[in-house]
Amino acid sequence: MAETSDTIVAIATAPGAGGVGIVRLSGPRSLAIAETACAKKLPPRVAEHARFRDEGGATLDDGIALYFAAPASYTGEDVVELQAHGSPVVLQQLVARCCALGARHARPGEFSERAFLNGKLDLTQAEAVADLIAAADIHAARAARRSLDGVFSRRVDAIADELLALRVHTEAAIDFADEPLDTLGGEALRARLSQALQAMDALALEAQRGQKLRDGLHAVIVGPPNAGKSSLLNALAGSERAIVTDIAGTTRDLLREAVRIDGIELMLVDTAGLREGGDAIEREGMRRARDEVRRADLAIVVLDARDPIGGRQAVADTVAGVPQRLWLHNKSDLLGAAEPEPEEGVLRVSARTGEGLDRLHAALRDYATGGQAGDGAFTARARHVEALRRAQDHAAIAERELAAEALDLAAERLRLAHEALGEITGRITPNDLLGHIFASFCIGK
Ligand SMILES: Nc1nc2c(c(=O)[nH]1)N(C=O)[C@@H](CNc1ccc(C(=O)N[C@@H](CCC(=O)O)C(=O)O)cc1)CN2
Ligand SMILES: Nc1nc2c(ncn2[C@@H]2O[C@H](COP(=O)(O)OP(=O)(O)OP(=O)(O)O)[C@@H](O)[C@H]2O)c(=O)[nH]1
Ligand SMILES: [Mg+2]
Repeated sequence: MAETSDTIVAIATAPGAGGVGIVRLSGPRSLAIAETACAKKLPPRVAEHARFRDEGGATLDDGIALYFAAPASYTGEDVVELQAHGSPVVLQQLVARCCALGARHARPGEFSERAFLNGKLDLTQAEAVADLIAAADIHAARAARRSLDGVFSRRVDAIADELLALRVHTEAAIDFADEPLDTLGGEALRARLSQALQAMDALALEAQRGQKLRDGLHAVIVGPPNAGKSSLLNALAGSERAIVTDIAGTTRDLLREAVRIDGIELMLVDTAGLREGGDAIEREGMRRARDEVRRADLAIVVLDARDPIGGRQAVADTVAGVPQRLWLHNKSDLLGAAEPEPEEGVLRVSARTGEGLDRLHAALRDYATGGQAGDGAFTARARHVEALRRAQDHAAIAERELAAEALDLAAERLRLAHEALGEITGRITPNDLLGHIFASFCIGK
């Protein structure tokens, strides 16, 4: 691969001015191009101070040139970095100079794509690179780092290896179709498959949490009009983002706000209060609110602490299908001192005085991290979760077919399950999938 591919170049550092900016080359002509631009020899893995020159010999900038000889580089190809002053103008001139010397502009993700194609990273790890770069908070970053270290990939590979062994065993049994399966180790086969299914269940659960860590929690604030939903959004956001009035039906449009709580980012959405009737605008607002709730990970249900029962009825149907619900009784400051504690699982808060907001923060943090941000969590994507689910479905059918001694059918199902797992780490990949994944990277990565 390294010998035949062309040489790509891109600015590897973030757009805009910076202290230092890096132009990175990868491919067989990298060294020749860089040595011409620097007008000096570049020994591998040594930071060489150099002047970067244009075709007339004039200095574009001075900086560090760093050569990584294939295969000991990020991409597995020859790589050279030109580390210049972080001026976008200088960096663009350096890129143009490299192109004049035979490189071409890299597509988004093309460096990481080459790392994948050269076996430096598997697909899950390459995706983790992009997820690490995009991580909004430390939990997401740590989890992406674990995926990049292969924590997720190794779990997938271990199950895939086991399915492969089961395929081999099953195929072998087919060749002895006259014998009953049990004399061919059928019981052990079934036991191993059932264990593999359990391992897939456990991994699917962790991958779902990992997807949440990557994508961030999507929490929608719902409740009857005037309960204080917009006030609560403002309190959590720390600024007066939403309009608050004492008129029921103030909020109509959805208002999205990325909010950071204890270092964790989550997406909060304020919605129109839910009630019967209302004018055409308000009804459209309620329709949008219900639509948004259907896509939410968490419904934060805000009720007026003085009338929680009535409010609860107004929203019960709407929030029933949400994976998780957090019930709040707001306006606690208006309750009399004799008011009994709310029932288990309800938080009493006041958006006005801030009472109870610390407990709300803690609860939101737990929802966002699945309660287990630390120990071993890794990031995953919807693509991974979906492939795992397909693998589980095929393996579950294989289990039934084995029990019925339908060996041919079981072998085919095991093959499909094995291939679905292979898609996750890219051992088995349709080509269009690759293009799709790497196109979402930033240029220069
Ligand atoms: N300057 C710079 N910093 C960077 C990167 C880069 O490309 N340039 N990276 C870009 O993402 C990340 C590091 N990625 C890298 C991965 C592998 C190798 C490398 O030289 N690998 C060799 C040697 C391994 C070793 O000795 O430990 C190899 O794989 O054989 C270098 C950088 C983060 N920091
Ligand atoms: N005393 C008290 N008043 C509050 C509290 N939270 C909100 N309010 C008041 O209740 C009224 C309604 O607040 P909003 O935040 O607009 O309520 P909402 O749920 O967004 O209402 P709609 O947008 O109409 O659905 C305003 O007058 C707020 O000042 C609270 O904790 N204590
Ligand atoms: Mg409102």
